[in-house]
Amino acid sequence: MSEIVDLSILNAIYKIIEERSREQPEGSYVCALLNDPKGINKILEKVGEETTETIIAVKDGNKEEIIYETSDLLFHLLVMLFECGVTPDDISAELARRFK
Ligand SMILES: N=c1c2ncn([C@@H]3O[C@H](COP(=O)(O)OP(=O)(O)OP(=O)(O)O)[C@@H](O)[C@H]3O)c2ncn1[C@@H]1O[C@H](COP(=O)(O)O)[C@@H](O)[C@H]1O
Repeated sequence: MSEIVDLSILNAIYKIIEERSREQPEGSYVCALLNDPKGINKILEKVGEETTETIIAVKDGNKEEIIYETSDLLFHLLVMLFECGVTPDDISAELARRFK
């Protein structure tokens, strides 16, 4: 089933998120999110913002904007999942379980 649900780029970004969390390099946007004093609420705010921006792009019928905003949303969802200890493989397994 893994050849059908290809999440390889999401896995690669998730691994970078893990690495940033471990190594804490200066200027990292991921670290800025993970270290924000608002904690998980900062990440959830971003997920909410990017969801809204994606919805607006879809309502506007702008394909380029849909791709751009959905990418922002998926990235912030990955940071959220990392904070929750959920991996892309967990999501992949659930999607594969539902696959008919
Ligand atoms: N895929 C992404 C990615 N997508 C979007 N973004 C950032 O997400 C933010 C989008 O939010 P906004 O448009 O609201 O921009 P903003 O005003 O800067 O954000 P706020 O100040 O409001 O929080 C921008 O700063 C983008 O740069 C990303 N930042 C990082 N990545 C990946 O994460 C990796 C690690 O990034 P660093 O931690 O920065 O090294 C990178 O190599 C990329 O692969």
